[in-house]
Amino acid sequence: MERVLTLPQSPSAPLSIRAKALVFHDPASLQLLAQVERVACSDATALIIGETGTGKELVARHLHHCSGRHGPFVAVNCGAFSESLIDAELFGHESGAYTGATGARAGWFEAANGGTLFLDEIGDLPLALQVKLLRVLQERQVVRLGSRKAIPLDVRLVAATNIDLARAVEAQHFRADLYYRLSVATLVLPALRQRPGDILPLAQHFIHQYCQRQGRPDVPLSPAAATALVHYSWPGNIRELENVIHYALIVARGAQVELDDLRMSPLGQGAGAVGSGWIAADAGPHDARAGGADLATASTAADALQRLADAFRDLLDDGRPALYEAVEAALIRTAFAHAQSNQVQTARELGVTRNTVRTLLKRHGLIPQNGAGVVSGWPDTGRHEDRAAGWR
Ligand SMILES: Nc1ncnc2c1ncn2[C@@H]1O[C@H](COP(=O)(O)OP(=O)(O)OP(=O)(O)O)[C@@H](O)[C@H]1O
Repeated sequence: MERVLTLPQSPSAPLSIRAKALVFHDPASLQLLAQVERVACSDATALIIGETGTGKELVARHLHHCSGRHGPFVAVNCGAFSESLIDAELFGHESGAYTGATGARAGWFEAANGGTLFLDEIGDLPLALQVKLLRVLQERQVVRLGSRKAIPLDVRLVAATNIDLARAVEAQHFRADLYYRLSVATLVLPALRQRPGDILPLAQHFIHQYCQRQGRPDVPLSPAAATALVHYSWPGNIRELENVIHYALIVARGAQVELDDLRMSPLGQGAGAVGSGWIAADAGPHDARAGGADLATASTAADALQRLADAFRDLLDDGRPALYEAVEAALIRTAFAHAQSNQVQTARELGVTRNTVRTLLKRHGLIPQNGAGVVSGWPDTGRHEDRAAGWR
């Protein structure tokens, strides 16, 4: 069974998030969908766990839609703001509450009243604010900064994370009481490689979406391209698949998307992969070594680096285009995964600034291009853009 659900449009939503459809085909996704719909009927706080790009926000949006709550869906990325800023943004402030607070402003909780507040990257919420959040959830009221007046709330909270929150609790980075409160209903979103039945329907969905945008008929996938998509392991999940399809449609010259048009990272070429994109598009005799670089049998880091250098030299000898970009993609993916999707840690490990990390993550489809931190449900005051700058 396949389910394609079109989520309701919000008139105030930025163009890029209008008319989002959820594509579910694999049994693992359908099972999750049934669970989401059951959870939606209660008013329990929900915690969505999943790797980056697996669709946590879309699932949260679907949960809101199924809940029948009439208020707005307000989505916020907790990693995008400094501690002082997120305090005022979450809970609101009165005029003069802090230097620069010239007027009174409602926070996200108030904005989501009657609806759902989606807090993405909840693991990034500073400890002091975790205490405040817990209090708001327990008392169902919020007090703006600089005020004593409690404002009653009817907000359903949905949080999401791509880190192991239980481990964060053990490491005392996350409060245990808040963790238990949030995880009343836990929804685990499988990685794309764990739901292979979704890959081709999603690819076709994105082909349709992009072709429609360009006003041209859908371009089918060649059998070789379809096989490559299914065999790739998608470390960047659905966001990466979307970017691969988008790029393929830009470069495709023929009547269908060919294997050559797919550009995937060497990191996703797992065992059994048929190979694609810049690595194996026109595989020559030495390409298997070049693509795989046989790092698994390297005994030391220096040995592994030497084998990589040899592989790259072979590719350069071939005049392979976009080699630098592929290396850059592999580097940022590896470091980002190693740092458990934490940008500050990734920057530290690579020895570059956080801004550079953010630029690379966007370029290689590991975080959204527009970087919007707040999406639908927010009055269209232009503040989406304010927050976009801080996307984590
Ligand atoms: N089931 C789906 N059907 C169609 N599109 C999807 C589906 N799941 C995700 N997408 C698309 O994939 C992209 C990533 O999804 P989303 O932003 O919800 O992921 P996420 O897990 O919240 O990412 P992050 O961890 O970076 O916050 C979006 O463009 C979204 O529209």
